[in-house]
Amino acid sequence: MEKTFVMVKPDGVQRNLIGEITKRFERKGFQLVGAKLMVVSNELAQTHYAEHKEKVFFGDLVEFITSGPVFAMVWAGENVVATSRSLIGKTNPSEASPGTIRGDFGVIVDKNIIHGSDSLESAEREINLFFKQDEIVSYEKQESTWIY
Ligand SMILES: Nc1ncnc2c1ncn2[C@@H]1O[C@H](COP(=O)(O)OP(=O)(O)OP(=O)(O)O)[C@@H](O)[C@H]1O
Repeated sequence: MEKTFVMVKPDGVQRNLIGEITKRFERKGFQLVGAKLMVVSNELAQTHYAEHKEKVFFGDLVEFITSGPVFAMVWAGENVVATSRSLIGKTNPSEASPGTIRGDFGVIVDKNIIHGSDSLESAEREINLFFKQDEIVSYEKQESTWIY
């Protein structure tokens, strides 16, 4: 089953949005297979955001993501990578549609509440960066009995 990495950023945790966000993914029909509250180290932040190393906002981005606890999750389901990005909405909350997480709860781009992997390759890379293999559960034996 396809998996993706989703993270409630420090602003989302501080604003008590963990329940609201997990509810939206559950209601959609995706399965939570890994989750933890954690503080991102400077090293992990630099690795996670390596593609933005040359950007002017890189320093602020690393400082922000390490500034407080994040809620890291792995969600599983059909087409979960692309559909999660739809649930999350555009990067800049001012452009994100109402009904999306960023559209409903965000205002500015540097505090946009949540991260979701943007491709299958990023999802695999990010899951492995944030989670050990034994922190992800498998529901494979039960899958045939699931109701969608
Ligand atoms: N112009 C900007 N100024 C400040 N921060 C920015 C800017 N553009 C992007 N960011 C921050 O960098 C993050 C990564 O940017 P990216 O273009 O990868 O967007 P994204 O894939 O939608 O976001 P994320 O990777 O957090 O899910 C954004 O979520 C945002 O927090």
